[in-house]
Amino acid sequence: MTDARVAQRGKGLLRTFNDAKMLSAADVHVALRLGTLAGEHDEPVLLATALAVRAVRSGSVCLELNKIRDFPVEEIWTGDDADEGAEPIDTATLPWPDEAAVAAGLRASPLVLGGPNGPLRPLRLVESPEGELLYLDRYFRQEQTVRKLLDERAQTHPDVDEVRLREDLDALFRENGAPTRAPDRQRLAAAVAATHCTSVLAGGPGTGKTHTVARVLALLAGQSGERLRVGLAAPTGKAAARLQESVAAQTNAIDPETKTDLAAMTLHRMLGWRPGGKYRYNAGNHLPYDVIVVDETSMVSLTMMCRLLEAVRPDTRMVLVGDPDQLASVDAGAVLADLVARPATGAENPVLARVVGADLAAPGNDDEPALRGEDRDRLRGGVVRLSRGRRFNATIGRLADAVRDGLPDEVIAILRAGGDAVSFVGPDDWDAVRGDVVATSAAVTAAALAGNAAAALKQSESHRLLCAHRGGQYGVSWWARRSMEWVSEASGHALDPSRWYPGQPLLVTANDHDTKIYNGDTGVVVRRADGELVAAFARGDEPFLLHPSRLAAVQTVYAMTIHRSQGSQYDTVSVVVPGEESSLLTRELLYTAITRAQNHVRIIGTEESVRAGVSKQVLRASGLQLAEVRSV
Ligand SMILES: Nc1ncnc2c1ncn2[C@@H]1O[C@H](COP(=O)(O)OP(=O)(O)OP(=O)(O)O)[C@@H](O)[C@H]1O
Repeated sequence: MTDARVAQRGKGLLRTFNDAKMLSAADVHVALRLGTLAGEHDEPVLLATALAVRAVRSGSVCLELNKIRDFPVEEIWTGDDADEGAEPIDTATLPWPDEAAVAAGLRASPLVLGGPNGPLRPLRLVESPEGELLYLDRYFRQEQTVRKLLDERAQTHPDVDEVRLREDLDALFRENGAPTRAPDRQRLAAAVAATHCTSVLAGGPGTGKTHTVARVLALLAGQSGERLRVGLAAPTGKAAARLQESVAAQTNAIDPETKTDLAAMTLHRMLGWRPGGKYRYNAGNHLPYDVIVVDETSMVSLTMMCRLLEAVRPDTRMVLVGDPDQLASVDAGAVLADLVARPATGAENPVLARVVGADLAAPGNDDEPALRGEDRDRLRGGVVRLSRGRRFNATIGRLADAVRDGLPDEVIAILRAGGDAVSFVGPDDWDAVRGDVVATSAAVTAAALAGNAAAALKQSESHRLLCAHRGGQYGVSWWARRSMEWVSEASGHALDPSRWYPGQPLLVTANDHDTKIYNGDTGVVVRRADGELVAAFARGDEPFLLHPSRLAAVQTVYAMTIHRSQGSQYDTVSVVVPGEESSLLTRELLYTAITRAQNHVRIIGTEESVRAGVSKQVLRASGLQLAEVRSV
């Protein structure tokens, strides 16, 4: 039988890279088709074209020609990735062409320059201080649009009533009956959001981003005098539902009279997605909001950010919220990380010195360090990074910081020191994780049998087993099976996930806007007093209950991928660290996994793997973080 993933027409280099699964059949077909249309037959150029297509699939916006061999790829396996015997493929052994020859070929190629066969010019070769970048034309144009619109929005600052702003900041940021001690980065962030058309509120989990957003809305409502139309959006339905709940609760707590209309939805919904990929709101028909807050912006792709910026009125405030150190969007782009890394070009808004001068100048204290030069630089670009963790344990915070900053020795020292918040066990040392899996399942099941949905949901958040991979021996499938065996052995009942049972942990895998249950939502099957089984999901104060058969796409979840866990936190988290050869094992992956834990994080793996992960950063190529790029 023909393997559908092998390109039948490819020869030479393209075929070799396709056989090694570095390129998919689709990557090869696109490159060959473009080559035929443009009259380009040079193998290294066609390989670079296919790799540029592949780069987008792997999350990069472009291909960095001087790093063509260190191409960041997602997992590629020797077999089906669900096979336990599958191994990641080593791409270093492939016959990579000389980088200079590729660049020279591209500079003369009709694919880049346009050719006699018509106006087709599908590739852009771009010069940057970091070397040459190869773009698919569409992504180059999107990146240029994002850059242009952000720069235009940064040209002017909105008018503000400074006296009112100062008073409101004093009233909203208080501790023990007085304004909080400077420096308070939350106050600073709120002031930046109130005084800039676009602002970025960056910070890890529990650093008070939502707390600050609610206060930003109160400040803007105070400035406006009229009822404020606020659009709350997130890339996923789950994140949007959570944002609405937490912002509404916080806004209400600050001032139930605050004049704001809150509407939370996915970005797709906000933009009015229509079948066929058209959007109701666009450059010619702007969104009606006075303020737009985007949460979990780290998961927003370049394409979506481009659509959003085109659809936003120039005078609408935009507050982009998220954690730039987490795993980025599945689609191409890492816009939030780029905006935080990007050198600011404008001048600091002088209003800031007048309203939050104390925060800018104050020396550091035990809770918050003083502002450094790089913080001041970011301020000029409307970016504030919150650093004071309010939710999780300080040791977990130190561990996450050491991972984020790429300090393997410090990470290992914290892990080896152990303590209440951190444990580090070998890949075959399963006693502790088994204990947590069994205890969590027993507690969830007891609450589910008693019909207590709220308790069952709370218990289900007491421990979560996270893996990098879906397949292979470090993957979700393997650990889920093992967990079910442990639970069955401990309870004396064989679990049968093909039927609903009380205490069954659920993971929703598709959005359902009618029931308001979204992809990534987790729930539990609970037995009601009348004996009927219902699926329970956490929604505000009261769990949301529905018959499990109404769930269109759902799985039993005893282990989940780290990607899936984004946006959620658990009391204890066990992280299965894959072998050091895994291409998924990166700093961002470990940081995301560790920051899911509030009280205890257990790392299951070897020292070599942890060191390898901390040392490897996801390099998503993009020109947005650079001050300037120039098309050849
Ligand atoms: N300045 C503050 N004073 C007192 N409590 C605070 C302050 N800032 C945040 N908190 C509390 O800390 C917790 C975490 O805050 P918040 O939910 O705003 O963080 P977050 O950064 O939005 O987290 P996540 O990324 O997980 O959504 C909340 O219980 C919040 O009420």
